[in-house]
Amino acid sequence: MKFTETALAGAFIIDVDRLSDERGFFARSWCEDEFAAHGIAMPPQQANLSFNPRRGTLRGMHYQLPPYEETKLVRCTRGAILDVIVDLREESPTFGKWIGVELNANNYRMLFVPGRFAHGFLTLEDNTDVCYQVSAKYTPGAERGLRWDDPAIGIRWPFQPLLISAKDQAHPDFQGLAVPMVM
Ligand SMILES: Cc1cn([C@H]2C[C@H](O)[C@@H](COP(=O)(O)OP(=O)(O)O[C@H]3O[C@@H](C)C(=O)[C@@H](O)[C@H]3O)O2)c(=O)[nH]c1=O
Repeated sequence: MKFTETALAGAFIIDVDRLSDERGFFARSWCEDEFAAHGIAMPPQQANLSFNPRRGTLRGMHYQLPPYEETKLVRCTRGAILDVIVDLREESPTFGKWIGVELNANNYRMLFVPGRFAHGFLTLEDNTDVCYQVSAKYTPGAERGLRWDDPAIGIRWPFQPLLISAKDQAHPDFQGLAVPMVM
């Protein structure tokens, strides 16, 4: 796998190495040793599948508070998404900054999301499937959200989302709220 660290330290774009033959290709999409070599310890606790029939569906921006913070390894197996993360680590020089990466069924690209980052995505096509591994168990009491259009963060979505859950529309303003390492 090829790991490219993004402008947000600890967040990686990961491209698979294709071993091709007449049948197609084989590629690893996760490997404990290769991830460890990039300082990523990510024992998956859960794997999630998100089906989105409509282009313009936005889910996010989600995170869990310590000690239930989650790292995520995200990919899109059908259709396409703009996957977006926001650095909420209080000690980070890029605190409050965001990046967006297109993940689609053709590029086989993955995004590794560190803990204490808010995460969300916008579907760019109808019938989009997103698959992601998560390092911690879903803990509803520790769940938090950041509003997708919070001006303090200023995420530049490529177009106006068409479908967002009531829960995601009701997330509070960011208000400079950092997530500490330990709560
Ligand atoms: C995330 C999650 C939800 N649920 C339930 C709660 C609810 O009834 C239903 C839908 O939940 P949500 O509306 O939170 O689903 P969704 O908006 O798709 O939430 C996901 O969004 C993306 C962007 C992420 O980063 C994920 O970590 C997760 O937060 O599924 C679980 O049972 N386990 C889980 O791990």
